[in-house]
Amino acid sequence: MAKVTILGATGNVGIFAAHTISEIPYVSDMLLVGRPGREDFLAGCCRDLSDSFAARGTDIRLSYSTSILDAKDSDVVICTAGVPRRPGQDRNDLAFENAKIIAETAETIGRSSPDAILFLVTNPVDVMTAVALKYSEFQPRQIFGLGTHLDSMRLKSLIAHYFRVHVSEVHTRIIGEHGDSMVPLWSATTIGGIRISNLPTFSGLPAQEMIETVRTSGEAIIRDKGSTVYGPGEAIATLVKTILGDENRILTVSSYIKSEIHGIGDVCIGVPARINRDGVFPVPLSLEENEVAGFRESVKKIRKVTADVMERLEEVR
Ligand SMILES: NC(=O)C1=CN([C@@H]2O[C@H](COP(=O)(O)OP(=O)(O)OC[C@H]3O[C@@H](n4cnc5c(N)ncnc54)[C@H](O)[C@@H]3O)[C@@H](O)[C@H]2O)C=CC1
Ligand SMILES: O=C([O-])CC(=O)C(=O)O
Repeated sequence: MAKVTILGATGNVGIFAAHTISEIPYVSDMLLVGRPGREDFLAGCCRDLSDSFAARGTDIRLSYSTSILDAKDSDVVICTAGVPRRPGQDRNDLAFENAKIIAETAETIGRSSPDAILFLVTNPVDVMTAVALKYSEFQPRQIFGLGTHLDSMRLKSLIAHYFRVHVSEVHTRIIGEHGDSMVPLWSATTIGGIRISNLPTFSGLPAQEMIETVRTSGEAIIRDKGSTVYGPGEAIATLVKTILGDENRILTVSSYIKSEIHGIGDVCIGVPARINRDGVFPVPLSLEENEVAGFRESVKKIRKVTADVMERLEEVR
């Protein structure tokens, strides 16, 4: 059985993730961490969630704290702490402000919970994954970000709708930045196990339109309802279940790559990775030429934002 801690639990994504994670059978303890001053809100969240556990028949020890140190002995620590973007902002606009939060958080988790797996949700998530890796001093396998998993799910849903098939029949991946430079892997997209390009209807597929919809999905939801919650919350639970269940699923998350993809590496970015109780292991793979070119561009962009943020962090710390 496992202890899961959620940092930023008073936020929209954090508290919904608490609910989705509570459905995972391996979770025995859940800790909600918020900032000092938010004790009443956290206590209220615990009472409300406990009622939902009672109604569902879930048996989890639930507690809250305003100290990250209480995350000790966690198997998985999920970080949703940080500012979200407002309409009109790019995720990268949040980079420095959130990097300061993540650097401090990762340092504390690195010291107090050395065996945990640290799962970043805070945006820009690829950059935050790199910051967390540096400041926690964890091994790369212990750190990952939500990356392009949610983008891949968004594309999967659009493809299933287009071909009028059940969503479980579609396998697809988007790699690269969780942001504008994301790269769809049509070469790795199958429907019912058949490569999508081998289907006669493929030629009519509005591929560009679909990718544009995925690219702008977060922005559109934020414009309409203030924040994205249900997609990320469910995606977070899938990943936590994959770890705790030692499932060895291959999901597309932000992870440190050495040179696994066409020799490209030394960056944290969305790639397919095998995920189990020991952590996250990027899968070496070869791509089509246009996909490699897109991935290189995405890596270049993330490297630049990451380097700028790291430099600014050095100046203030
Ligand atoms: N990677 C992904 O696919 C997704 C990432 N996100 C990101 O997750 C983060 C949280 O989003 P929401 O829950 O919608 O935001 P929110 O504003 O509802 O919650 C933010 C949480 O962070 C905490 N926080 C803010 N500043 C802090 C600080 N200085 N120190 C410690 N904690 C602090 C708040 O107390 C709150 O608990 C954002 O960065 C957002 O962009 C959100 C959805 C999907
Ligand atoms: O768009 C945002 O800022 C939140 C997010 O990352 C997403 O839902 O993809």
